[in-house]
Amino acid sequence: MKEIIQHFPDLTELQLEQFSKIGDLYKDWNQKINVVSRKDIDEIYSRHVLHSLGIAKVMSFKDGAKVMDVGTGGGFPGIPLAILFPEVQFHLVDSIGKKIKVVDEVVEGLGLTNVKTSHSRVEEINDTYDFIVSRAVAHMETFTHWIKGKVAKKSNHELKNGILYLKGGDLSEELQNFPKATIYELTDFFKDEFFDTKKVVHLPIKYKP
Ligand SMILES: C[S@@+](CC[C@H](N)C(=O)[O-])C[C@H]1O[C@@H](n2cnc3c(N)ncnc32)[C@H](O)[C@@H]1O
Repeated sequence: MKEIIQHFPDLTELQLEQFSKIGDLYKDWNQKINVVSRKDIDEIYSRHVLHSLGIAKVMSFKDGAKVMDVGTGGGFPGIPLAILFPEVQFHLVDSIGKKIKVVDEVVEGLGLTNVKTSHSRVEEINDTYDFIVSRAVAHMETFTHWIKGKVAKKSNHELKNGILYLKGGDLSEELQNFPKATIYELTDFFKDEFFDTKKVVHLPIKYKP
C-alpha cells in the first residue's frame, strides 16, 4: 500500500479507501474460492495490485476510454487499473466462471461502477476497445489472433491504442514477428525479486502482421 501511494501520490480519498480494502476482500474470497495462489495472497499488494498498476506507468488512459482485460483471472490487471482510472470503462473477461464470480464480488465490495465482467472466452466477445490489457495469458501470436478486430482503429489515444501486456523473460523470439512492439521495463517501478514479469509490451493496433 505504501508503494502505491508513493508511485501514485494524487489518489483521492475514495481510491485510497478502495486500495486499502482490496487486500482483505481478496483474502476473504480466496478462502472460499481459490483464485490467487496461497503463497501470493500474503503479497497481494506487491505481486498483484502494484504489479498490475505497472501498466499505468506506460499508458495513462484518457477519461471515456474503453479497456478490456483478457484472461483477468481474479481481476488482474483489470481491478487495480479500474480503481486508478474511475472514468475509464473496463470489461474483464475470463473463461472460468468461478474466477469471474470472485471478480464480481470484489467489484461489488469496492463499489466500482466502471467495471463489467463476462464469463466467456475472449474469442466470443463481440466489441471493440481502445486498449486490451493482459497478464500471463497466452503467447503473443495466439493472443493477437484471439483479439483480432477487437481494438478500435480510431480512438482518442490516436496511434497509441492497442495491446498492453505484462510479460517477462527474453521476449526476442516471441516478439520477432511484431517489429512495432515497444517494450517498457518496470524494473525501477516494480522491485519485487519474485517476479520476472517486469516488462510491459505495447503493441499498437496499426501493426499489420
Ligand atoms: C495464468 S491466469 C492469469 C490471470 C490474471 N491475468 C493474472 O495475471 O493474475 C490465465 C487466465 O486466462 C484465462 N484464459 C485463458 N484463455 C482464455 C481465453 N481464450 N479467453 C478468456 N480467458 C482465457 C484462464 O481462465 C486464466 O484465468
